[in-house]
Amino acid sequence: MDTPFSTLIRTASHEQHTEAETSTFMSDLLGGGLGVDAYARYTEQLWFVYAALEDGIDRLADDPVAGPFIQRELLRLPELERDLTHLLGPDWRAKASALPATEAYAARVAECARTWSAGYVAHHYTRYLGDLSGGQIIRDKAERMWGFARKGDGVRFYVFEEVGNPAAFKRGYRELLDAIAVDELEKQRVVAECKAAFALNTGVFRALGEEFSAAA
Ligand code: HEM
Repeated sequence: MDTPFSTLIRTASHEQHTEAETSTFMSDLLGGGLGVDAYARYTEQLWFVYAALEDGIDRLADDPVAGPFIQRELLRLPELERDLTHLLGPDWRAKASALPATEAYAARVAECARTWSAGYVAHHYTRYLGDLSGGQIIRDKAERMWGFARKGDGVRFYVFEEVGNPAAFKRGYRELLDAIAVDELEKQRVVAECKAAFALNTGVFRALGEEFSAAA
C-alpha cells in the first residue's frame, strides 16, 4: 500500500524539525538564556508570517486543494495582535519590523497563497500543525519564564480556544492531507515546499539568534 501523504510529509521534514527544535535561538529562548524582549521579537516575526498566511483565506476557502484546510478555528492573527499589544504596548504596529529572513518567508507564503494552492498547504501544515504540537511546549515554558497568565495575553498565539481536542484535530488534519486533491507528482512538490517552509523558519531563527545571544 502507498504511504499515506500525512506520513510522507511528516517523515520528509523530520530531520529539519529536529534542526528547528534544537536551533541555538530556540534552545537559548526556552532554556532561559534570553529575556522577554527576544520572545517579543520572535512573536513580532510570527505576525508577519501569519499576516501572509491568513490574508487570502477567503479566496482560498473556495479552492479545491487548499479549501478543506481553511478552518476558522486555526486563525492566529487576532491572538498575535493581542499578544503584541501586551508585549510591546498599544503602539506595537509602529514598533514591529520584519527581519529580512522574515520578509523572505512571508513573501514565499504570500506567493503560494496567490499562485499555488498546493504549495500554500505545505506552509499551512508546517505552521498550524506545529503550533498545535510543539507550540504547547513553548507556551508552557513562556508562561513560567516570563510570568504570563496561563493561556493569557502574551501566549494567546499558542491557545486554540476553539480546538477542543488537539489530538483529535490533528488526526482529522492528517486525514485531510491523505485526501489532498493532487496527483503524485504534485505531492512530491508539496513535500519539497514543506522542506522549504522549514528552511525559511530556520532562517528566521538564525537571524534572531544573531540579534539575541544568551548570556554566557
Ligand atoms: C522548540 C521548538 C519545537 C518543539 C519543542 C516542537 C515539538 C513538537 C512536538 C512534540 C510535536 C509532536 C510530534 C508528534 O505528534 O508526535 C511536533 C510536531 C510538529 N512540529 Fe514541532 N516543535 C518545535 C518547533 C517547530 C517548528 C519551528 C516548526 C515549523 C515551523 C514545527 C513544526 C511541526 C509540525 C509541522 C509538526 C507536526 C508533525 C506531524 O505530525 O505531521 N515545530 N513538534
